[in-house]
Amino acid sequence: MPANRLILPSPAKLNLMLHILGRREDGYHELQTMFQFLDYGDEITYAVRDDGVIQLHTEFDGVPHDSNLIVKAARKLQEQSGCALGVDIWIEKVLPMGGGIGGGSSNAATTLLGLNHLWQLGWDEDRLAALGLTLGADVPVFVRGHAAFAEGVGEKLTPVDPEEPWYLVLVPQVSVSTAEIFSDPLLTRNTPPIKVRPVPKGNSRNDCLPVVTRRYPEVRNALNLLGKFTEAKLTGTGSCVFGGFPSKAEADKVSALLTETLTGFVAKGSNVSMLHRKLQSLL
Ligand SMILES: C[C@@](CO)(OP(=O)(O)O)[C@H](O)COP(=O)(O)OP(=O)(O)OC[C@H]1O[C@@H](n2ccc(N)nc2=O)[C@H](O)[C@@H]1O
Ligand SMILES: Nc1ncnc2c1ncn2[C@@H]1O[C@H](COP(=O)(O)OP(=O)(O)O)[C@@H](O)[C@H]1O
Repeated sequence: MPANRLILPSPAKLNLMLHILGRREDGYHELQTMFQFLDYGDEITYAVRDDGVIQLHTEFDGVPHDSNLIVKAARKLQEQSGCALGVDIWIEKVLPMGGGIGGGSSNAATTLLGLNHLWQLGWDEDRLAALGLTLGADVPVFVRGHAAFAEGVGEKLTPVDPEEPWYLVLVPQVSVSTAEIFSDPLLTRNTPPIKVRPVPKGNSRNDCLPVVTRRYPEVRNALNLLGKFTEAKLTGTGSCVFGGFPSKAEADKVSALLTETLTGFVAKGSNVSMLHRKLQSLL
């Protein structure tokens, strides 16, 4: 008997670097970025239903049911596979929205992989990643589940295995709109492509940083505070800021000092997503 209920993790990602190479005709930007996962994220519960209805039971502030990436992912998969089954969904949300740690994209990818399993569709990863890309530029890497150097708008992925430090992630209490940052006239859009493989060390810049810190003093403040202890970086278009540490104890020590005034969390960097580790254990 196949299971009809599944609980899956939906991890966060970090952009260890992010270069903007140019702008395409459709307005999207050509990037080079390095994705790594965190062993930290949301938890999503799925229960199959026979009547074809897709129902997310957890309410999100400011995101209507039908606009939620979880619901959009489930509906697209149902439509394109012709599946007659539906699903009830609940989520324990811990990832901040608009934080640059990819919560919405991760939720969409977890839903695609989870329903592929529960509805027994037998889609391969290529097909799920292609569907994922229609939901958001960051969805394919979460579908693949391996740390990656990404090009194009983030869909051309080459697996990589960077170090897996412990990270302290600070969460400034502002939500940054990705679209707003990418439409800022002051954004650097002409970084030359890195052509050497593997990507040489030292390419850790995030081209969004000057525009984000100009617009959001909260992010600037977080970078300054964390920068007193380690190299402090911006993930994606922010708002989250992160720094790596060799051990959990060291990350915890700095966290204890900084989270008196700022929200944050400590998590291990991971080159294999915890979603994929869980799915593997089910097989
Ligand atoms: C910048 C990155 C880096 O990982 O992360 P976040 O900070 O959002 O997490 C991503 O490329 C974001 O991916 P994602 O959040 O899926 O973006 P989408 O929903 O596809 O796009 C939101 C909007 O951002 C702009 N956009 C996004 C990606 C891109 N390569 N060029 C763009 O110009 C477009 O205006 C688009 O309408
Ligand atoms: N399941 C979801 N989780 C988070 N955000 C969602 C979800 N569905 C839709 N969204 C929308 O997507 C936006 C971007 O969310 P998110 O992916 O968490 O941030 P970011 O792209 O900055 O990492 C949110 O502000 C929200 O409006």
